Amino acid sequence: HVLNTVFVGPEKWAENFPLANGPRQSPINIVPKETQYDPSLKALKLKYDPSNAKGILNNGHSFQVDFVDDTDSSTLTGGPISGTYRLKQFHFHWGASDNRGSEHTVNGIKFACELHLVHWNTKYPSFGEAASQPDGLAVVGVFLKIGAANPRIQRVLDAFDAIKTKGKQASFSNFDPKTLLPGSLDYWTYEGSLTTPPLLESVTWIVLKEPISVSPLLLIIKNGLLFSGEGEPPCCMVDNYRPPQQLKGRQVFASFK
Ligand SMILES: C[C@]12CCc3c(ccc4cc(OS(N)(=O)=O)ccc34)[C@H]1CC[C@@H]2OS(N)(=O)=O
Ligand SMILES: [Zn+2]
Repeated sequence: HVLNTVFVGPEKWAENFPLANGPRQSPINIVPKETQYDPSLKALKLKYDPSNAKGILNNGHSFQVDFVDDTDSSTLTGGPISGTYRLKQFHFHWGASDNRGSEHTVNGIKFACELHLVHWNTKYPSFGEAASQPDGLAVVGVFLKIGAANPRIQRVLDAFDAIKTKGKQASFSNFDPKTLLPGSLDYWTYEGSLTTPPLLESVTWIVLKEPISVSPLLLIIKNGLLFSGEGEPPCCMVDNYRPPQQLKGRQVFASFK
């Protein structure tokens, strides 16, 4: 039920998910001039093992690439977090046209797409358990702007026709998400939440300042995915982003001057 009601409209989520109006909701609009440079923030350390990639799934509100997470072979350490967080999955959010699609915005600017790499804190026994703890998850957000083609993303896009409808999954192996990262790992960080139901307030957000590029081809391909299930009236999977939420007094920190 949760996933079916997900993109009926973010404004309606509060009816079923009271957290929607909570004190640390995501995404937010990032105003660089109002962020605070924190010299104590460490560099991000992302260590991924491509052999941990196991499958790609249309979950009805996006597509996600899932990773084997039973060892510390694909981890996030350093940055604003302490301890070791394991990569569980990555997914994207996008619009119906190039001028929208990202969840976080910078000075009110929307990017065409936003990649989320979801990690969970290994001080908890499992992903699901971590997801209900205030320091349970760390999501690295990467903006995508329309520009040169990105051959590394092509592999992900090529898998789309096998997962056109909600619930469909396909095997997806030997993929290194590090190839999707920009040259600079400068980031903004703040305490937030999942951006889809159940909107749990358990995410340390780490949003990279530098976007990566993706070709307009994504526009055509991504319109190939459907929110709807097989045999249902086809509904194009686009605009699967939540708009920015109120800061409610939170401070956004910058790892760079
Ligand atoms: C799978 C779960 C429900 C949905 C969910 C989860 C974790 C991270 C998520 C990231 C999302 O995207 S975003 N943009 O990064 O916030 C969207 C949904 C997420 C867990 C939380 C409880 C369920 O876990 S469970 N079944 O109990 O093991
Ligand atoms: Zn996301």
